[in-house]
Amino acid sequence: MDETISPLPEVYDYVVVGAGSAGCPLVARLLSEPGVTVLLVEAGGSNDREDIRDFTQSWKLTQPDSGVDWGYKSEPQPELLDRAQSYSAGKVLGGSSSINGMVWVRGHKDDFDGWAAQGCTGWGYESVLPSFMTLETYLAGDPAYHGTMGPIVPTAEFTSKNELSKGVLDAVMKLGYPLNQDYNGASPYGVGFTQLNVDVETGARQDAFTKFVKPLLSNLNLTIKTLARVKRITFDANRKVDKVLIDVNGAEIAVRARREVVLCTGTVNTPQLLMLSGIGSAAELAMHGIEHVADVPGVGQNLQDHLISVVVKKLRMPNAPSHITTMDVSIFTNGAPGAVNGPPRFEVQSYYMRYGWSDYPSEALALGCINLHPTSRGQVKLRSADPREAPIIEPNFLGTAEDWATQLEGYKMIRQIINAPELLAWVEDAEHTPGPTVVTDDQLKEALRKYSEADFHPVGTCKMGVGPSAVVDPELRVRGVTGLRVAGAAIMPTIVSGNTNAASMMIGDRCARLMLGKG
Ligand SMILES: Cc1cc2nc3c(=O)[nH]c(=O)nc-3n(C[C@H](O)[C@H](O)[C@H](O)COP(=O)(O)OP(=O)(O)OC[C@H]3O[C@@H](n4cnc5c(N)ncnc54)[C@H](O)[C@@H]3O)c2cc1C
Repeated sequence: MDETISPLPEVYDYVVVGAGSAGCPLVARLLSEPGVTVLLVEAGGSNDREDIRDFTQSWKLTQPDSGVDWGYKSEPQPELLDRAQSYSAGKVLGGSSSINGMVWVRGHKDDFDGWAAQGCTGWGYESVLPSFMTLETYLAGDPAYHGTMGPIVPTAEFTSKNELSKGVLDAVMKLGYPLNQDYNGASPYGVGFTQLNVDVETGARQDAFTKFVKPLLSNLNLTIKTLARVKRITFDANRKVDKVLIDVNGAEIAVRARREVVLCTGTVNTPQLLMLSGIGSAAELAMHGIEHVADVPGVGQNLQDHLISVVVKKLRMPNAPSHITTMDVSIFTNGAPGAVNGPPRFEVQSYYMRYGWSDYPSEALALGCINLHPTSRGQVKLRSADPREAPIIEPNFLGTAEDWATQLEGYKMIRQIINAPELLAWVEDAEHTPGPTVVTDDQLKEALRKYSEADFHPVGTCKMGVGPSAVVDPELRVRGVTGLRVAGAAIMPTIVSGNTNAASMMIGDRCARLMLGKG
């Protein structure tokens, strides 16, 4: 891997920008084609660090001085007491998969069928399932849904082995939620131990770089350039990609792709890079003095994200030191335990909190509820034409009455669960957060404003589709230009029913299949 400013060969078959969740499986599949040359460009550096490998240290990686996080903040959120939200994203080989919580969730079949119904032909569940299956090896599940040869080997081994998580699971089942031993199988509904993409033998994180690209480092057709930030793509008179301009320590390097360039640069950076390259709303680009190459007004629009709201109770006694996970138990539900129509509306995660943070106590149990399908839409806009300046991030959390109602419904549901007599062997009688004096809907809404946070699942700013608001077509080609595609969370037209890493990896794999004509 080249971390210097030594000259690079100028031309490759493919230039892939961003070595994250989507970029890495994409590169691995492109290289399976004999003779194909690939340059992978990454703004961050090596992910060979103890705090990245050891999954119990993942909380450190989003700290301001971690050196592996873009460290973005949203604009103050009016519905959340003007609190700006952390918009962490990995700036390191492996991208956000190197700093994330490693919860392995695909989503619901209907999420993808919904994409297809919106005109994204080739993205229904039947079409994306082969990519999900190639990503992973999961022998404990139904082979109709799981692969047996893929590099990601998810496991519930760590989450199922401690008394607290077993206690929470039992209590939730007694409340009527059915046991689901594999929420990534036929249906996500019910309660189960959380699957983590963590190596069962070593406890090592299974990030996208380590699992998909590292095994290919001896392949002479692969060149990796780290600590190299793409600042702009240029186009020729026919609006075909010409050069990829890369900033390496202040020096500019230009490279070219004989075939295509793919941006796998995440939900915040991809629209920024497109706009800096002249692709976006012509009016917005003009405001920043950027000449437009293609007027694609959808760039940066359609931002969707999950908001998580927590309730907390102190544990009756300190928990066993052997308890090393936080996100132990996951519930996918429509609210009522038995209702299982369509994609689930809520995901509930249980957290064991050994140490307190913010206003929360140590040795506590927290339940967090996510409205899986928010209707609010936000945006990412340019702050300036300087690539080094962070873009403006406006998630617009709780921007619709419907989202308020759903978040409130979910909050009441997790409050019922944490206060259920079935859990009283584990937790104290009195609720810590939001607390027993919070009773009315108005009080609960105040608590939601205070105790809700962005859950690091931004998607949708380079929406795939067929209408005028789409940024890429169903083959992930950027509208209005040729030779350029986008892959990753940014292309999701609507957010999936779960955490977004597995679906981002699937998009990377599927993009490469489409590029190679093997879709
Ligand atoms: C703190 C945190 C916790 C999370 N927890 C979970 C979880 O437990 N489970 C889950 O499923 N999902 C989780 N997610 C979400 C999930 O990790 C992301 O949705 C997913 O990784 C997005 O993949 P991506 O390929 O779109 O982008 P990324 O993986 O972020 O990759 C983008 C890459 O592009 C690089 N890049 C950006 N701009 C440039 C440029 N101009 N030039 C060169 N390189 C560039 C970045 O440095 C990065 O490496 C979490 C995310 C975060 C941040």
